[in-house]
Amino acid sequence: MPASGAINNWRPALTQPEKQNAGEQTRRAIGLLREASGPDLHHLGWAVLFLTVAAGLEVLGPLLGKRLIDNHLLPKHLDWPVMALLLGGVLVTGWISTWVRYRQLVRLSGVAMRSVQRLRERVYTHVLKLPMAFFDRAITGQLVSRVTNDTEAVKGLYIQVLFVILDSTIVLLGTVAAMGWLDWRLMLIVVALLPFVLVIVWLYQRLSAPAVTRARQLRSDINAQIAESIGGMTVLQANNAELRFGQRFAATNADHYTQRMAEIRANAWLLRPALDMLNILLLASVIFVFGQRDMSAAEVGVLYAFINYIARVIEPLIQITMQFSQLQQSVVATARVAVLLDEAVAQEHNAAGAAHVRHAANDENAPAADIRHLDFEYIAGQRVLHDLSLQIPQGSFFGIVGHTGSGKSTLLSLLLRYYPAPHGSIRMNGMLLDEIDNEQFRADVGLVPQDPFLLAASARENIDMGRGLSQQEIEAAARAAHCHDFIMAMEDGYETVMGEGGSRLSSGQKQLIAIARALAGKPRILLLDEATSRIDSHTEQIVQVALNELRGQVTIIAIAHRLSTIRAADRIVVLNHGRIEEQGPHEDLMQIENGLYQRLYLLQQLAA
Ligand SMILES: Nc1ncnc2c1ncn2[C@@H]1O[C@H](COP(=O)(O)OP(=O)(O)OP(=O)(O)O)[C@@H](O)[C@H]1O
Repeated sequence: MPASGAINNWRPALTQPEKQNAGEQTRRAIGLLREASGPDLHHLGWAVLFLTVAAGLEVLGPLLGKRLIDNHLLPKHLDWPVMALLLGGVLVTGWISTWVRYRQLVRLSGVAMRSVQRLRERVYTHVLKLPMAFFDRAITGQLVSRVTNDTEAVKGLYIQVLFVILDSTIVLLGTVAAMGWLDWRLMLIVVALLPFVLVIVWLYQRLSAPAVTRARQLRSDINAQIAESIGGMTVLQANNAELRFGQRFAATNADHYTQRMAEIRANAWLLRPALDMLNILLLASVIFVFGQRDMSAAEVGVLYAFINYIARVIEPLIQITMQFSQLQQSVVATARVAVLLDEAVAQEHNAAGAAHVRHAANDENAPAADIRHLDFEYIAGQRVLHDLSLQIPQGSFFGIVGHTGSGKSTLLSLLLRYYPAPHGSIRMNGMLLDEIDNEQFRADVGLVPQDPFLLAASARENIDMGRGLSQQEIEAAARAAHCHDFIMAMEDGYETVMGEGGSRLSSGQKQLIAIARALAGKPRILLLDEATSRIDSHTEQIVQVALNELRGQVTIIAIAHRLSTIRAADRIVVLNHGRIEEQGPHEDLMQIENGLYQRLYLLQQLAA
């Protein structure tokens, strides 16, 4: 366990995939590709088979052409039916070869799309399970980029690697074999020049790889900046920051352009011209060798076939090499997806020894929450909670107050298991937090966050949250949260759509829906995280009434800036720099002369 439960060494690997070396990236990308294409692997076998057939047909064309020249055209042996057959053969083999190849492209595209679909689902489900600590540092736009763009890059890997490279390799091998069969000496000359392609590719890779990696990183940054700006548009405009954000965006965009151009330049200045030169060199060599020979009529057909084959050797090589830039991008992107998938999910709390768990969790006599000697730090050496001990009896109402940064939300996060178990212990209903299985924990603990997150769905769906609750259960929760009446007053009652982020509702109404949502799960412990900080006094009173009505039935732990919300609590815990400074009912705390609570309370009274 890390010292004091610190998560200091933790950094989201999300930001680090470029630190992997190319070999590691390729290995991870291929592994992921294999996993994602699992159920479709048999298609690959068929694709290889059909591509081989297509390559065979393609190689056959020049052989038929050679026969036409050697046996009929040069000796002027004009046997029209046979000549028509040979000529037709040249055309038909070319046509069938293209058609078979196209069918394989469609087949592999299907495999690619299904793999992207599977992978995207997997990545999204994985992200949903990541621990809160991950989201402290993750950048939303980057994360969205992983789930959308980077998974899409897997498609590139299929189309580039499995189609173009596979297809081109098969054609290349078939062509070399056909050349060898026609004239093995000439074939050796051609093959001897081919390693130059590898040198050219190697040089190209060296030149373009940094630009490829950087361009992808920058594209992700562009997404992140856009997502951040849209998310924080009100703040951005209120602070007149449009110009600065615009400039920052323009700089990233320009950097992206520069990197992309560097990549394209390497392509334009090195790759393509060098390969074209090689093509010319090969043709010249073959023609030169023929020039040295005593050309018999039979040699003309071979020359025809060789000129045809050279194009077929060079073109697949060009194709293979031209795909490298896309391939590099796809490998980097897929490796980034793999890195995200490697990110450890939040600890699964399964019902190991379920009977024991349920027994203990039903221990009515145990405190609802029993916190002992709790220390916590997010960053090593910067302790946020110090030796905190607190017992919260079943059915009680506890308020937690303290100045900004005193550790209230941190305590709540630990009660919610957002961070790994720190030093000290937290028990809920008699069970150590880690020992409570997920289902039990979610059923036992309800949360009303400070900023209620509402779906762009109906009021009913927002309360239900996919739990499949009955209308009666939903209405009961809404009545307990005092939001039934205003929901019924809307045009479609519980079916009224709330708009994105609950845009149709006031802050107070959103908060009441959030309370109804938490209550609908019939929790034993209800956690409220500054649930009244953004609502008016009237709605606050409604919340107070709702909390009062829940007294005794549910244990309430409420963090509140507004002390009026928790004034009636059985006990108020006052935090100061991560330590419990005072605790007791409101009246007792008000008796402590110059006490922290008294000062906070009087200050608020004054402000009011
Ligand atoms: N995710 C985090 N990573 C690092 N430090 C954090 C993180 N969250 C909070 N802190 C630090 O922990 C301390 C306690 O923060 P916390 O949010 O618990 O305070 P709080 O009492 O809830 O404050 P507020 O009333 O403003 O919400 C602060 O110093 C804060 O800077």
